Amino acid sequence: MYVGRFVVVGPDVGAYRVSSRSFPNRKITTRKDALTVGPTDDAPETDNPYVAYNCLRVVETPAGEVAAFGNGSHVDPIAEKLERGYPARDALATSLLALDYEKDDYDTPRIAATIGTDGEALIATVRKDALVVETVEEPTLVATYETDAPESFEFEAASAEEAASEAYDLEFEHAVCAAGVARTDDGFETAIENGE
Ligand SMILES: NC(=O)c1ncn([C@@H]2O[C@H](COP(=O)(O)O)[C@@H](O)[C@H]2O)c1NC=O
Repeated sequence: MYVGRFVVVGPDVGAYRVSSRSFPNRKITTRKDALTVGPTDDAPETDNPYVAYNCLRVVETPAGEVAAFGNGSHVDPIAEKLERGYPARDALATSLLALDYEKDDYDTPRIAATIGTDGEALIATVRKDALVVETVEEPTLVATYETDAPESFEFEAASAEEAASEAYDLEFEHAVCAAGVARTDDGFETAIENGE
């Protein structure tokens, strides 16, 4: 099954995977305080505005560190609002509503998740027909296609590295790359899986 991009979160570990039929020549790199999805050296040029972006940021907020991740440019305003003290629910809802679903051929939804130092985790999506922001108590997945509402999902990873590789290895078609994040006693750790 092809579900496109997806996030899994809950509640101490999370992952974001890029699956792509149209733009497979991409990888995740670490840039400053963010993990960034971008083209590989051999990728054809594109003017599609939705295929290169910061997919994961860990930010310092008045309530401690929070990790925010998702499938597009909304990750930046979510992170910036968290830094300024917005509750995660409000940072997700306002950023997703402001940018809305992607104006491409598929009306691709924007998806995102946050993990807080206090153990609070949220998952969110904005589609053409809905804005959904939920707190999660167990691993939960939302994808751009097919599973486009948050669903409980079996996800065993206990570290960032395990989360990136488990997400990358899931059976959903056209895996390209994945990022993992986990809350530890020393703050958040992140990991990248770019495949072969
Ligand atoms: N975030 C991404 O990595 C990403 N990759 C592709 N898209 C959008 O989704 C459309 C479909 O892509 P695909 O056929 O690879 O699933 C693309 O034309 C593009 O507008 C993306 N936008 C949202 O998921």
